[in-house]
Amino acid sequence: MFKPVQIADGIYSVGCRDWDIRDFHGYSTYEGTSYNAFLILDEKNVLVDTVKKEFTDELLDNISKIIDPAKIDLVISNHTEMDHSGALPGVMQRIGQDKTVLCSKMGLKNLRSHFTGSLNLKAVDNGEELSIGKRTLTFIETKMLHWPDSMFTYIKDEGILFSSDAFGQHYAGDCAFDDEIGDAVMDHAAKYYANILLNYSSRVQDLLESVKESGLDIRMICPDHGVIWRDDPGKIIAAYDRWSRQECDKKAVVLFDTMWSSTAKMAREIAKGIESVDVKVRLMNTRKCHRSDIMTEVMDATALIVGSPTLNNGIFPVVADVMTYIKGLKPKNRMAAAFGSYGWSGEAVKILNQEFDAMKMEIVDQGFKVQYVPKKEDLDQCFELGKKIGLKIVERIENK
Ligand SMILES: Cc1cc2nc3c(=O)[nH]c(=O)nc-3n(C[C@H](O)[C@H](O)[C@H](O)COP(=O)(O)O)c2cc1C
Repeated sequence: MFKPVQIADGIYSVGCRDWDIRDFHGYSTYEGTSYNAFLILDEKNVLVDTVKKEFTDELLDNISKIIDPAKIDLVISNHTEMDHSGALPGVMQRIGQDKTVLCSKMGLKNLRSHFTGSLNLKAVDNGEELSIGKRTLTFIETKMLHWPDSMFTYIKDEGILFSSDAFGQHYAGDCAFDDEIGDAVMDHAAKYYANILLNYSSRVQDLLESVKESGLDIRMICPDHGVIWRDDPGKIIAAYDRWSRQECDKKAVVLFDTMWSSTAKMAREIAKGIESVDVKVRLMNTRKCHRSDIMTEVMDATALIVGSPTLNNGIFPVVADVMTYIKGLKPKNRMAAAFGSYGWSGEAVKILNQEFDAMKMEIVDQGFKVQYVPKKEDLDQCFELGKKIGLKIVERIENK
């Protein structure tokens, strides 16, 4: 779609779809993404956020289908990250360099760090209100959701929340609204939460709590990526509440990599053992599954079981990549165990245990290593290890 979409009386979604992007700072966007920006027509015309620099002309073109961009009086930057601010200098050139760009206090600092020169920046306070005619905008600081500069802009008259990166999804399909895309949106939203926000879960909890306390009436949520929540904004708020509590399912993720299939054989038997006690299992080869898909599965898994052959006294590089990624996203309260095949020195299991310690995971077994190719009795032991882990998961879930 290369046209603006009216989302409410006098309010338009004017952003752009990026059909081509497949790697979004390490996140796999199989279907591309969108950079949403919103135009509010009132006594003062306001643009909320911009897009990635390469899409500047497309954004201006979309705006021109509604009003002359020079008639925009004010721009709000809810978030400094380049996919929402990259077009700012070009947009301001077109609409007028003297026009004000409103942002949070940290936004002011961060926008200055990104763009030297002529942006006319003005910081707003948390909770500050601004009348733009028949509407009043309220600015809500949302520090570290997910950058220090992040904020929301809220129109109380219509209950519309411009939520920046929160509640977003990397989606670039034909649908503009939650009711058009249907349930598939929740998979996109879960992947987005797991990969962008999981590490800020305690802040999400605080934010949801303060929204509840203040009685904010939210009838529509407009994130900067993906579809707009107009049918059931409560659904994504409830999901954020669930995900940010880091409550897990009766489920384990078994990750592994392998050079000559020995660790793969062990992984399969461990997975069978886990499944034998009716625990859901995801068996994921780190060279075949993208780290962001692995992370999505880890988000609601009680246990993370990781296998690596020993390579040059270390763990396999792709396993290290995924472990580093998972560590940064700080999944909490997880069980863990390591396994792997080795030839002579066999350091991989020990290194993986150190990683689990650093992630504050509960190591439920010291791990199992097998020299070269696993024999029948080794594989039986792997099955038993899986079963033991599965039973521990059942116990934890049932004692909740
Ligand atoms: C390039 C290379 C380096 C290796 N380095 C080590 C090592 O430092 N220590 C060790 O115990 N085994 C080492 N091995 C042996 C493997 O760990 C062993 O072959 C293991 O069975 C491979 O498991 P896989 O079939 O799951 O890949 C190395 C193997 C290769 C191919």
